[in-house]
Amino acid sequence: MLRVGVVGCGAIGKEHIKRLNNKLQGVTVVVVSDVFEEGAKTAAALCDGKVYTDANALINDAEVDAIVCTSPGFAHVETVLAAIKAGKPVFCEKPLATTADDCKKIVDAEIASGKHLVQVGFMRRYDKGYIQVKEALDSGEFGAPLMLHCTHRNPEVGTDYTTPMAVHDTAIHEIDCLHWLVDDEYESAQVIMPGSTKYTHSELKDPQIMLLRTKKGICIDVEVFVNCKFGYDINCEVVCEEGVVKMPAPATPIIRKEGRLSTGIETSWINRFIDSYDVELQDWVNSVAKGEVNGPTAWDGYVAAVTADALVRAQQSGNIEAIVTGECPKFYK
Ligand SMILES: NC(=O)c1ccc[n+]([C@@H]2O[C@H](COP(=O)([O-])OP(=O)(O)OC[C@H]3O[C@@H](n4cnc5c(N)ncnc54)[C@H](O)[C@@H]3O)[C@@H](O)[C@H]2O)c1
Ligand SMILES: O[C@H]1[C@H](O)[C@@H](O)[C@H](O)[C@@H](O)[C@H]1O
Repeated sequence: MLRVGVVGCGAIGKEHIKRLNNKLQGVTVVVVSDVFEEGAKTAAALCDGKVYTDANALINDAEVDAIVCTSPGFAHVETVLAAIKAGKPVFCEKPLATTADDCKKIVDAEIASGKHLVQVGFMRRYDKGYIQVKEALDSGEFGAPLMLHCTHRNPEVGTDYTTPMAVHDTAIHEIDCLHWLVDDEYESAQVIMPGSTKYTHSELKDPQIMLLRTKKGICIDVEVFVNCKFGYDINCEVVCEEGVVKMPAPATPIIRKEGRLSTGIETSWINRFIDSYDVELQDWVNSVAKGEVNGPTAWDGYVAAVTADALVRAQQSGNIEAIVTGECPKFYK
């Protein structure tokens, strides 16, 4: 039985504690920590776990075999580096860190440790819809992918959410999964800002159109609209030489009522990707037992952060910005 300590007991921390303890096999949460003690206590009640306010105490607790890091992005680097230092596997929610420099520190520390310890929570690689699109593209039946049209819409975000967060908190999911989907690397980034919705504030331009070009010349557009009001709406359509492959949305009943034909749209990430989180974390638990990392690595987290940095520069400059990640180290191949 893998004994896990969870650092950060907010929205997704509590969701992961419940799935690790009640749904998944071969794992139990024994300790939780949060800088906010009351939050940690509430989460501990979900798993009958021990409580810390100091993440380092949790990481170095002899009863903890592995760590799940679900604190805010800015706090990830410290926890992940401490877990590597303790020689313990760590599943870190996205983003791995909020800057490429911090991600590089993690990559360097993991390589120096000689052990594969870090997995990043890019759960879309485990999503049934994205996997179906990938299988279709990999079959070769549709020819080469030429363009991707994507949307990432949230119903609303908090008032502390700012323009760069549209990249490193939200579009980071597309940044990771789209180049994986088409098996290519990014070359450049650009951001176009339409007029903003009345539902935003002075520190957040919303919506934004993010453009990515890959080394093979595939052009990707991602509409990020985090106060769209109507739902949690994730779409991805790949235009190929010989057809178009569109990701299916999870099915909901089709209703005929009062002269209207309608179907539901998810309103929260919790439900939209609920199965992906289950599959992702079960795969992590299984691979940790074998001393492996099966899912997205620290290098994937670093590549995403370099791309995110280029998009943030593009938000500010209005120009096309280069994306340069360098060669993937042998350790991750
Ligand atoms: N994969 C996904 O779809 C997905 C969905 C939601 C959130 N996330 C990611 O999960 C992380 C947490 O997001 P959330 O929505 O649960 O945030 P949240 O604000 O609800 O929770 C964060 C918690 O961490 C605590 N905290 C802050 N600093 C800490 C520190 N240094 N050590 C320990 N705890 C600390 C806060 O008190 C809070 O309880 C973020 O990185 C976010 O991007 C991923
Ligand atoms: O924009 C949100 C994304 O749609 C979710 O999937 C989470 O990653 C959340 O943290 C982001 O704020």
